[in-house]
Amino acid sequence: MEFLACAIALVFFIYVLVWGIPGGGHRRLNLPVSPSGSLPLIGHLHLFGRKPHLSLLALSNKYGPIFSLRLGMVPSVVVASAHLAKELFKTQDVTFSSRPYFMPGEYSFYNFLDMGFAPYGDYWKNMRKLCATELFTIRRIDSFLWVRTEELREMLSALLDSSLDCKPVNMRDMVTTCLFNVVTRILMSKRFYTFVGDEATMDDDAREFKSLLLSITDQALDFHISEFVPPWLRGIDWKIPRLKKLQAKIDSFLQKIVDEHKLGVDSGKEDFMHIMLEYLKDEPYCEDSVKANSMELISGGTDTSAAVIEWAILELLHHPEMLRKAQEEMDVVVGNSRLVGEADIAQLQYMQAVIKETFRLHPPIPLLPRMASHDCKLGGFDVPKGATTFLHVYAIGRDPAVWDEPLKFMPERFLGNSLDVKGQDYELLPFGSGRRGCPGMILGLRTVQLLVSNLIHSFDWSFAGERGGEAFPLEERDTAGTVIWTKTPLQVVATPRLRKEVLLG
Ligand code: HEM
Repeated sequence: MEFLACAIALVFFIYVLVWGIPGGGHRRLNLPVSPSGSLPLIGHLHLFGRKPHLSLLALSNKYGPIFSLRLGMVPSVVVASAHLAKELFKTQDVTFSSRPYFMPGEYSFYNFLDMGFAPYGDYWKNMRKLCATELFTIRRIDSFLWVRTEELREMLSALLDSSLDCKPVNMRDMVTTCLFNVVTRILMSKRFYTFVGDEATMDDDAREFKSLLLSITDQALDFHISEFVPPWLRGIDWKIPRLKKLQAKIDSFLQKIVDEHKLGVDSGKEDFMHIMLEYLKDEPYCEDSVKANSMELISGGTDTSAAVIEWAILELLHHPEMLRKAQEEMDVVVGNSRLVGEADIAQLQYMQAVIKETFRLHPPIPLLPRMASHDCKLGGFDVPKGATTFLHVYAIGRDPAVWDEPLKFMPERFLGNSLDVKGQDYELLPFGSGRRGCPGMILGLRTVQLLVSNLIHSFDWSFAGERGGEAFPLEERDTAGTVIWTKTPLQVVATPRLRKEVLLG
């Protein structure tokens, strides 16, 4: 505590010495309006609360679609309109193609070798080329259809087991297990979870890996003072040693898997790790890059998809007439003698509308952080070099100027028009857009569509517990600005709609 007080006092002293009195900078710039209440040293950080996207939504309702904040010592701009999103991601895409400093990027992700927080430059461009030409091509994604189908069947079989004695199922655990297996099999030909009956189990090695990944995520979500001070002051962050220790543990785990791949264990399997090792083999950063991006692909490919699937099922349970409509569509298009396949999705217009509507109201990542690489203008205002820009995807999805009855779950709004989530329609950006948009979008979307449609085609659902729907309100869990989960994991009871032989294949 004493150390913390000294550190803060020291930072403040240096800040005043170098930057002058807080709030006194950038006087000549035409910055967007700034909310009152900026405090010395921490600026507007205290306004963030436990759900930063909601605090910033409230501020944008008050101050308009663009406003500036000071986060610690970092100037920041929040953008919350489709019109400005287009300017940010299309007209000025290159200017805003870097990310703000993210401390775990330095200490957990091999000094910014992960794609997500790598600065815009040659390294990042090389990695995105690898994604576009090797990892996320349609051919490659198609080639892993068998993995998605196998894992789907495993999950449906576990759900069938639970349904036999009406046992409640934790939907979040079930879906996360399935997605984790899909991603780790595609990435490194490893299957960490096995279902025994309706329970997911894992061996000790797998348990250690999962708990290390969770610790990394927890650390990433934590507050890091180094993200709110000038670069030369970052060393004061007292969390650095803890992150370094954690990183050493996860490194030895990942290195083992990399070594196995290099020795040709599992050879013949064209998983992402093999492809990355081959593509980067002449680069000095090859193995570190493979390890950093493996961690990122696992977390990027699991939680985002799991969160949106859970929200979709929760919304449908709150709107049973919509659940029935989606099931009827599947009965007509697919029938009841087989599962829904990826090839059916194009014909399932209502189901697609349900998923788009879920992405609109519950985008898994509500705030997209970018950084201005030079002084520029946005919406006619000045944005200084180095300023963090947050695109408020969540606020845009609920903007009454764009959407009729924005808070109502209405999949019908997507029927009969071409509005989509793929980054071309700036009012709906769950995957971001532009150079820095999500490279895993097609894989993520296909997996979400496959899982949601099969969950509702294969089973009828009801809330577990005597209080029915009351027990699971449409509320969000506290978040540090990353993935938005439902407040409590959804507990449901499944009743099969399809015959056992169809579900088990
Ligand atoms: C429903 C599923 C998913 C959602 C909603 C989602 C959403 C996003 C968003 C919003 C971004 C930031 C985009 C921006 O700044 O414009 C992003 C970046 C990223 N996503 Fe996804 N994602 C999903 C699935 C996946 C999957 C399956 C993978 C890979 C296995 C993946 C890998 C990544 C990576 C590596 C980045 C960083 C890209 C960069 O900064 O260059 N995502 N994702």
